Amino acid sequence: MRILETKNVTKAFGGLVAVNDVDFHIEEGEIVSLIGPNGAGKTTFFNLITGIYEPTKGEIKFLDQFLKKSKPYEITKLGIGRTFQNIRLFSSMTVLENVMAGQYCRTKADLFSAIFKLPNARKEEDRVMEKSLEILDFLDLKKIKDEIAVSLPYGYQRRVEIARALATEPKLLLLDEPAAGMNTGEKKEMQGIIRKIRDKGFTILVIEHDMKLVMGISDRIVVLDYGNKIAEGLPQEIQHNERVIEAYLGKGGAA
Ligand SMILES: Nc1ncnc2c1ncn2[C@@H]1O[C@H](COP(=O)(O)OP(=O)(O)OP(=O)(O)O)[C@@H](O)[C@H]1O
Repeated sequence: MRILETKNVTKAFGGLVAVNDVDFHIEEGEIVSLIGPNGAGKTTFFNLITGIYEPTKGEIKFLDQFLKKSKPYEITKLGIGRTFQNIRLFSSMTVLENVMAGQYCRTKADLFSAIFKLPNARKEEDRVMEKSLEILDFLDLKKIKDEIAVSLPYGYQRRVEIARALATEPKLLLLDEPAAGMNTGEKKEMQGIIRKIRDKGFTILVIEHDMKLVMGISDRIVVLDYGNKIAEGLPQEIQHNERVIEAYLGKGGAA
């Protein structure tokens, strides 16, 4: 089943076209990586999918719904969860509270019931806690559930952010540079985590610069350069694609 599809999606910032006429799709259960040199338009593409930006042109279809003028919180509720390139955890909250915050978009109790802790709200609070603990256990974070999230080492913070995104119960999970700033061992661990999440039935779109990680996890790779989609294919096809190699080498990077 096709989870997400974009047609001719374009985003211009004044005269700069950050994303240009991009056709893209992801099927249920896939891990797709979105790669490209710095400034290629990858994060802008995520921001279009998650309603942070509205496309200048083109359309985005999530399941059977066109995302037109949808707000980020509405898109989270529809089933797209994400992490950010620069980690954005709630600074005064524990690991558990951060993850519980992700679950609240799935709760039904009204503010009155929540404030006065009426039985329906209390029941829901218990359910939120239980579900959050389950996610922490799944990502091996339960033992640090009471730590203040932002005081943790970087690798753990990234994992907590993923846990919070999973708590929104996404049908599509977007990970923006999940291994940025990590050492080789942590990157390997992250590779295992991403695979484990997919094996649980999630569909994942990843932006990542680390080619070893990209090659190790992706079913398919889509490449952007100056906002244009320049290639799409299996990891081994992309690795040998001349346009891709040129895009990276031309900018001093390495494919
Ligand atoms: N809000 C904005 N206003 C103006 N220009 C922007 C804005 N956001 C992004 N851009 C520009 O759009 C282009 C694409 O940026 P984007 O951050 O999407 O690239 P990227 O592929 O994610 O890069 P990186 O790998 O370095 O994170 C860049 O030239 C960037 O400077």
